[in-house]
Amino acid sequence: MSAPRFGDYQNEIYLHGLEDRLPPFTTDLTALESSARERLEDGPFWYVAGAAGSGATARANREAFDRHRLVPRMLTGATVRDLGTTVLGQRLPAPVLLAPVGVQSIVHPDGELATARAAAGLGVPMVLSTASSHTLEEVAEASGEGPRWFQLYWPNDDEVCVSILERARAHGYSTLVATLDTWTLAWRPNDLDRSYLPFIRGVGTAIPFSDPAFRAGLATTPEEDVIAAVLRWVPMFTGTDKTWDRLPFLREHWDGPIVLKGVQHPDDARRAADAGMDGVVVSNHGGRQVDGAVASLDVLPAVAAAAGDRLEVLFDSGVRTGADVLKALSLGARAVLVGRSYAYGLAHGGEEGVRHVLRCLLADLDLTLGLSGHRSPAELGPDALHFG
Ligand SMILES: Cc1cc2nc3c(=O)[nH]c(=O)nc-3n(C[C@H](O)[C@H](O)[C@H](O)COP(=O)(O)O)c2cc1C
Ligand SMILES: O=C(O)C(=O)c1ccccc1
Repeated sequence: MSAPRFGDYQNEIYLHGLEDRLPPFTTDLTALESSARERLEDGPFWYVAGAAGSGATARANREAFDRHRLVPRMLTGATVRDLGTTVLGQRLPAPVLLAPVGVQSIVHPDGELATARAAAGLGVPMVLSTASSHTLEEVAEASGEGPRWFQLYWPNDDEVCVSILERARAHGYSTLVATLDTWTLAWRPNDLDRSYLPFIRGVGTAIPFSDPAFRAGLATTPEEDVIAAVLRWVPMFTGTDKTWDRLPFLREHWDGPIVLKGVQHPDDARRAADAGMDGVVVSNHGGRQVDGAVASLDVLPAVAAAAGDRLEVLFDSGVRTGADVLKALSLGARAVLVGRSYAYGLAHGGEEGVRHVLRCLLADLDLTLGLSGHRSPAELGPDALHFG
């Protein structure tokens, strides 16, 4: 088994102290948000940090993590660890992926290109959003040999949908993540109070605007008339009206694994399996869609039980620390996605900022896994947690 590679970031940081060097910004993964607050304008900050309605579900996501506690085991030989895992047949260096986060250029001009470079350098998969500020071809180039997945906001124009899927496959995106929970944006007071929606300003539209099938349906090019192009794209993307009987369409037009994101009910997991899907992301979109929805962590065990060995179960919403990753894995997730955390890293310092956040999270995960007495993610189960 390999050495605890990710945990070495701790030593690196301490050794920098000998040269009076400090980490680029905080290593406290729960303090990134307040630190980003000082760097971003109100609009972009609240767009990222904000949630639906009163924020009850965003808070519930965190409270659920706080309610669960690890029970460390001693003398297990966990000084040597391997965080590696297999997700949908792909070997990953750690059970962590970068969640799709749209319009990343609003927090840093390099946007998704910086994220792609940082992720690729660590071998961590990036899930590129349909609402990217850069084209999927540009992001593929920035990601190089790095693993990349593609998140679909399912356009209600089949030709545009197929064209985008074909481009993604042709550019090395291995896995499709179809997001089901955001067929329209929720009531988001943080954004409404500021009339702030980057999308309608023509940011986050690089993928449709560079798409031949989308452009063919426009009277003027997006370069000539950005408003007209946005007005065509927004209803196409927000007007999606899909039901379970449409899933064969995705299956037909994507020959890699397909994961449904936003599943919270065990019956929906069963339906996903029945429809021939390969996995689900248990997620409430970081509390950005249904305010009052149950914490994502609290539905994970039931969804994992319903999935059985028919579906790979991934998880997101509220993951901030290494311990959070351990808890989600112990409750049935194969891997987790992180959203806001790396977006704050991007806001702090582009590629270097994302790399710092990822290295902090992976080091924290590695150290907490070992100190809890486990050598690999595969060893985690309900036993690792305290109940009652
Ligand atoms: C600023 C922002 C933009 C997002 N954009 C997308 C998106 O384009 N597609 C998508 O499926 N999910 C999107 N999400 C949701 C994330 O993929 C993920 O579900 C969520 O951020 C996880 O919660 P966390 O932020 O607490 O880690 C977005 C989240 C944020 C914070
Ligand atoms: O803001 C979001 O949560 C989101 O998913 C999204 C939707 C449209 C464009 C960009 C991001």
